[in-house]
Amino acid sequence: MERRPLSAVRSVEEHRAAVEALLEPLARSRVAEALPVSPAAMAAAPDRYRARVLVDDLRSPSDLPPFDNSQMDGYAVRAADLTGAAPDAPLRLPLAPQINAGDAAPPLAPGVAAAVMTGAPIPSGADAVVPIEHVEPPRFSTAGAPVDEVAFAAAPHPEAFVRRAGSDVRAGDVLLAAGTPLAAAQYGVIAGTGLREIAVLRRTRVLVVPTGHEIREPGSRLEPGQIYDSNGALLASALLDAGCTVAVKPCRSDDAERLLAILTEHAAEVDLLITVGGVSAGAREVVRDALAPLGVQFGSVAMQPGGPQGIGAIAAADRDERLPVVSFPGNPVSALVSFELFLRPILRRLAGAARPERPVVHAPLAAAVDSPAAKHQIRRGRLDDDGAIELVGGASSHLLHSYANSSLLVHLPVGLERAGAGDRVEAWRIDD
Ligand SMILES: Nc1nc2c(c(=O)[nH]1)N[C@H]1C(S)=C(S)[C@@H](COP(=O)(O)OP(=O)(O)OC[C@H]3O[C@@H](n4cnc5c(N)ncnc54)[C@H](O)[C@@H]3O)O[C@H]1N2
Ligand code: MOO
Repeated sequence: MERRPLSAVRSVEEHRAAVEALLEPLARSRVAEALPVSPAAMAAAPDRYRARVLVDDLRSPSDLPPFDNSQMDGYAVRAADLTGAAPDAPLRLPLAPQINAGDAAPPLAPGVAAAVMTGAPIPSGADAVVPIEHVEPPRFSTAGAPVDEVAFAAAPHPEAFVRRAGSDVRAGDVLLAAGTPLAAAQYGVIAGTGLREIAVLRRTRVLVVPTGHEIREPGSRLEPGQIYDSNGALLASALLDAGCTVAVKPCRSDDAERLLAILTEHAAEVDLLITVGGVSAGAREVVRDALAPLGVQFGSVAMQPGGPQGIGAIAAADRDERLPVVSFPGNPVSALVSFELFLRPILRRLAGAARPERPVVHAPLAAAVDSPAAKHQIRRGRLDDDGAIELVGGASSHLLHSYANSSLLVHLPVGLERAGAGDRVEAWRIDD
């Protein structure tokens, strides 16, 4: 897609494509990280195990199951020894010593059966298991004494209730393909092969710099004109959810030098910088002031909220490659909507998510709404009891409480000036 510079107003699609192109090198680099696989390690650092994907095909070091074993509590036999057995003409076999799960199994002599428990090895020579319920006596001991002979009323099919070595996966075969998202079954089968460590994609490391002379840390005492920082928390949460690691280093100053000092300190450790605030038309716009001279472009995307945006890649201390930079506007709703549209799908794709995009619903509006025709407006909403979309709060980008009580982002595209009650519109579910 052709992309105009940000000095001209860009469409949402153009800007999204620009952000995608900016992060393309990250998609190609696929840096690996070793991840220990053990219940203790998982319990100690549960977050390390969420939203992980394999960097390469993982080959199984062993057969699964690792040896032929029984699927039932019963008797291991040679099927041929029981040819002709019938309810009115049962065949009796003497017993070899019982084989429990965890035992080694000695070979089975012809004409003999051996009690086997579920998961116990099938002795060589045996080719079928007859469940305990199908023999006489239907128990392993009677009156406290082990049974020493068993009657079979039918011949089993060869292979009945035998779980062969390698019937789930063979040593050397691909256990899980590169890119497989890891969850319960995947971690379980990896552990089952005996592997203790795997190579997963390193998470995208993101530095978030909320800016503004007025922002203060929650819990601190506010002086007149100051506010608590919402953007640090909302982007930290959104990025963790998108499978990233996050460092938040606020710049509580409108001084460009202070912002540049933060970048110098942290740029080497991250893959992406997100700044928030300081990009519009004010007298002191710290992000613009600091980053425009380094080549970051600032301008407008035809959307509301989230109009003012910045994008670029800067040379930074201790880095060989330029650091990608995405600059969001400071209003909290603008920042989070910008994240949803421009970064979340890309970051989730980088993290290997099977469904990187938000689920889409199409539903009628509960009431009419006006929208600026030149902009793609994104409103917050939820489904009412009739399945219609009701908007929550107004269009203004300071209404974070309304956002926090919504389950939909409602799209009113460019060209739409008014949508009537009952008109169907597209919305993204944000409550999954
Ligand atoms: N003359 C114009 N003024 C503005 C324009 C414009 O085109 N011409 N655009 C408006 C739009 S749209 C937006 S969006 C904002 C973007 O402004 P900035 O990115 O420069 O952001 P700030 O001015 O720093 O902050 C905006 C607003 O958000 C509050 N804020 C900032 N950071 C935080 C934070 N971490 N937590 C909570 N709230 C935060 C800040 O106090 C401001 O109220 O510009 C409009 N103005
Ligand atoms: O574009 Mo701003 O984000 O509307 O308030």
